[in-house]
Amino acid sequence: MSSTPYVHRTVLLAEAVAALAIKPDGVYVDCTFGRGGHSRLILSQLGPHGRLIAFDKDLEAIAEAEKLAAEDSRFTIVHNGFETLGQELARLGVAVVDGVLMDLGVSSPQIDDGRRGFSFRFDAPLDMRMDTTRGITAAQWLATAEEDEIKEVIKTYGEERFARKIAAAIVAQRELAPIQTTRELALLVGQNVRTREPGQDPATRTFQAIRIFVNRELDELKAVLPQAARHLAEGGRLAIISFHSLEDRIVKQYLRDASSVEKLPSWVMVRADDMARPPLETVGKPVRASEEEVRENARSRSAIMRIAERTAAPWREGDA
Ligand SMILES: C[S@@+](CC[C@H](N)C(=O)[O-])C[C@H]1O[C@@H](n2cnc3c(N)ncnc32)[C@H](O)[C@@H]1O
Repeated sequence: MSSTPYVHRTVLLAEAVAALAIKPDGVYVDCTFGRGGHSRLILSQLGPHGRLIAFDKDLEAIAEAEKLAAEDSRFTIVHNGFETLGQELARLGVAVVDGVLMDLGVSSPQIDDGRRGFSFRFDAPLDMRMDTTRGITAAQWLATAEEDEIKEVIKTYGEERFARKIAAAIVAQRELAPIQTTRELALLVGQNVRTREPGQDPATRTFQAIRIFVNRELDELKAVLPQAARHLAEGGRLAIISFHSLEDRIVKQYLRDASSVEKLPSWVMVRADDMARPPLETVGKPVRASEEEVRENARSRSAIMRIAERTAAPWREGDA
């Protein structure tokens, strides 16, 4: 049961937990608890001495997780951004873990609860923070940011062709009155996006961009990846589910860098064991949702999961 009426349908549930290759006595981290779909399946595969540590920034996710923690002593919830992974593991006295899962982005309850201000489908205060206890809201940012910064955010994180026009309209509008609601922003964007993509609201890209910016989603992803790799035990698994190309590009590039040997000019003769060994090895091909899952849960259509395993190479400062 959830603390709100909104439900999250877990994406790639069996696939992600299988990717972690759970050892009954292992220690695992779920960086994105949400409503606990992945966490519950991990706990069901752990024995009495296993342990699961989960993170979330969202107070409703935390309330749900606290109920689970009260019932199951193997489970610990941390109300913090996952970019604090290393620091939180140190606080909990955990040096190495056997697997780390990330199911990125927003949960369905965050989008479906109109009051959170994530969606142009509802009229609500323009908030968009996953963590409503800190940071600035989308409305506060739009009220003060330079036009150029607004344009860059919408262009980069929304891949929106009309970013310049939208940013200019936002700045012109706020001279008259601050933009305070999702509806006000959606209307303004709609008036400034000329070509419409079939089946997509003209505000989709701008809302995605502002959400990514307000929650520092890509910066936090870049910050957590090396911490996760560093804390994995030999043979430990990393499984990351992304929902858009900007996230997946960061994950793909990180895994490529962390799993390739140092490049030496081809004429240099070296013994294999002289070569610097990479800390990670990718496992299999990227995993996508089955047709059946996509039919039942449209959100899974864009999901892509990448998996990696920690090698026996000792972690060296400067490793990816
Ligand atoms: C897609 S949902 C996860 C759903 C979960 N796997 C489930 O099955 O219920 C993503 C969750 O991660 C949280 N989240 C996103 N970025 C985060 C970050 N940097 N640190 C902590 N939590 C984050 C969001 O608040 C949201 O609850």
